[in-house]
Amino acid sequence: MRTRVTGIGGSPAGTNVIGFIFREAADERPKLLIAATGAGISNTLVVTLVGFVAQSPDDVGIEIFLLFALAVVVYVFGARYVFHRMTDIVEEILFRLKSRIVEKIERAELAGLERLGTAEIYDRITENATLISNAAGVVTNVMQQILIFVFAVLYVAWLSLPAFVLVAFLVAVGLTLYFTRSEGMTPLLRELARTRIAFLDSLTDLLRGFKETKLGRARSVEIRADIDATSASLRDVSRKANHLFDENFILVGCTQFALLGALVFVLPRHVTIEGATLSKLVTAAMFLWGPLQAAVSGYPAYVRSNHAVKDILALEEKLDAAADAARVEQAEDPWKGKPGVIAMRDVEYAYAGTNGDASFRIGPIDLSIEPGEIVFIVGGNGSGKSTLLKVLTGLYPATAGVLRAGDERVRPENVASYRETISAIFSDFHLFSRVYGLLGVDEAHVRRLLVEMQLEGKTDFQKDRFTKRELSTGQRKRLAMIVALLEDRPICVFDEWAADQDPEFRKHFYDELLPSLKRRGKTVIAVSHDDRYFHCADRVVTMDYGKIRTIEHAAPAPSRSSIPSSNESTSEARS
Ligand SMILES: Nc1ncnc2c1ncn2[C@@H]1O[C@H](COP(=O)(O)OP(=O)(O)OP(=O)(O)O)[C@@H](O)[C@H]1O
Repeated sequence: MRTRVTGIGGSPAGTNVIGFIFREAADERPKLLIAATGAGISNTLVVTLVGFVAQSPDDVGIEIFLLFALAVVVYVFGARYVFHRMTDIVEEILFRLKSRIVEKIERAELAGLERLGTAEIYDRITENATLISNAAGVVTNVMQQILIFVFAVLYVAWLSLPAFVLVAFLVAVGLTLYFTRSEGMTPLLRELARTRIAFLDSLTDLLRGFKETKLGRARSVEIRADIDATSASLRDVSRKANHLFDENFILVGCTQFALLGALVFVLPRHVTIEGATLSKLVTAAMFLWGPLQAAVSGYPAYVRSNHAVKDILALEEKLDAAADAARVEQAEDPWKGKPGVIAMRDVEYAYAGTNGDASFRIGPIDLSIEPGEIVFIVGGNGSGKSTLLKVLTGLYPATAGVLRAGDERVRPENVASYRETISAIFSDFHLFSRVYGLLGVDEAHVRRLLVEMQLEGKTDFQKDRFTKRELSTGQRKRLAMIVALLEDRPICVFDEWAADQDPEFRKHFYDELLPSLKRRGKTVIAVSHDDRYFHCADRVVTMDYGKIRTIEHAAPAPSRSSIPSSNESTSEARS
C-alpha cells in the first residue's frame, strides 16, 4: 500500500529514525539483526523452493517439504520478534522523548516559552510523535524488504553471473534516479512544516476568538479566508510532495520492466543461457519486484519519520535554549520560606524585540518592600505593571540590576526557591483541573474558603478538584484566590484581581481580605486600578512608561463625600 504525505516537518538538526532506533536498541542490535536476517533468508527460501518444486514436482521429497515448513516457521518467529521489538523500542523512545520535552517545558523560562509559542509544541508532541510511531512498522518492513532483496539478488548471481551484472546495473541506475529525485522532497517537507504551524495558529485564532467571529460576519469571513489560504497551500505542497513520490514509485516500476525486458530480449542474444535458467531468472526478477516496491513505497514514511525526529530534536534544542538561565534551579534555598525584604536596585527588563523593532522595557527600578507590607502598583494601561510583577516574582530574569530577597541576591541558582515563597494570581491566571501542588488538601478547609468566597452552591471541592470550573470570570478568580490562600506563602501577588469582582466583593477584598493577610504577616503586592481603595495599601507605587513615577504612603481612608469617581482619578493618574 502507498504511504501518503499529509504534512511533515523539516529542520536542520541531524539524525535519522534508524540511527535513533539503533542507538536506543544498542544491546539488542545483534539479536535484531539475526532475527531480521533469518526472516529475510527464510522468506527468500520459501519463494525459491516453490519455484524449484514447480519446475519438477515429481522429484520432490519430504525433506524439501520439511525445509519449506521450517522456512515458514523461521520467517514467522523472526518477523514477529523484529516487528514487535521495533514497535516496543519506538514507543519507548517516544514515551521518554515526550516526558523529556514536558520536563524541558517545565524548566523553560517564561519569556523563552512565550517566544516559542504553543502551536509548534503541540504540533511536535502530537503530530510528529504519531508520525514516528506509525513509521515504526513501515521502517521495519523496509529494512526487511531490503534484506530479502539482497538475498534475491544473490540468488540471481548463483543462477547466472551475466544476469546478476545486468540486474545490478539496472537496479543501481533505478535507485540512483529514485534517490536523486527524492532529494527534491526536503524543501517541500520544510515548507509543509511551516505551513502546518501557520495553519494551527490560524485555527487557534478562530477557536479562541469563536465568540467574536460569531458576532461579526465580516470577521468570520476574513478569518475563514486566511485559514482557507493556509489550508490551500498545505494542500498544494502536500500534493506536490505526493506527486513526486508517485512518480518515483512509477520510476521503480519502469526499472522492473527494463530489467524483465533486458532479461528476455537482450541477455539471450549475447550470452548462452538455457531456457530453464532463463525461466528461473525471470521468476527471480519478478520476485525482486515485491521487496523493491515495498521498500520504495515505505521510503516516504521513512523520510517523514526522519523529518519528524529532526523536528522534535530541534524543539528540544529550542527548549534547552529557553531553559538556560534556570538550568541549575532548585540547587539552593537560602530563604527556607522566609524571603525578608524584597529589594530591586536599578532593575531593568526588556522584552526581546521582533524584526528589529524596539521592544518595551521597564526600569531602572529601585524599590524595597518590607515583609508584611501592602503595596499597590498603579498606573495607566501598558505602563509596565504586570511586567514589573513578573520580574519581581522571578518569572522574568532582570536584564540589568539586582533583585534581592533578605540578604540574598536572586540568581538562576536559587530563583526557583525564591518563587516558592510567592503565591500569585496573574490577570491571565489558569485554574488547573486538580489543585496541583496541594493534592490531599483538607476538603473541609477548602469548603470553608468556598463559603468565605461566596461560592458555596456554585461549585464544590471533591477529590482534589473543584467540581465545576465553568463559572464567571469573577467567580473563577475567587477560586484562584482560594488556591493562593491554601498555598499560604509569605508573599501574595495579585494582578488586577478585584477588577472582575462586584462592588460588594471588591470591598470585601480591600477592606477584609487584604488586612487579614497583613495580620497574618503576608506581604501583599497588588496591581490595582481601584483608586477609591488606595488607602488600603501602606504604599502606592505609580508606574509610567516602564518607570516608577511616584511612591506614596497611602493617605487615610477618605470620607465618603470626598471620594472621587473612579473615572476622575484614573484620568488624573494618566494625565
Ligand atoms: N510577552 C510580551 N512580549 C513583548 N512585549 C510585551 C509582552 N507583554 C507585554 N509586553 C509589552 O509590555 C508593555 C507593558 O505591558 P504590561 O502588561 O506590563 O502593562 P500593564 O501596565 O500591566 O498594562 P495593563 O494595565 O493594561 O494590564 C506593553 O505595552 C507591551 O507592549
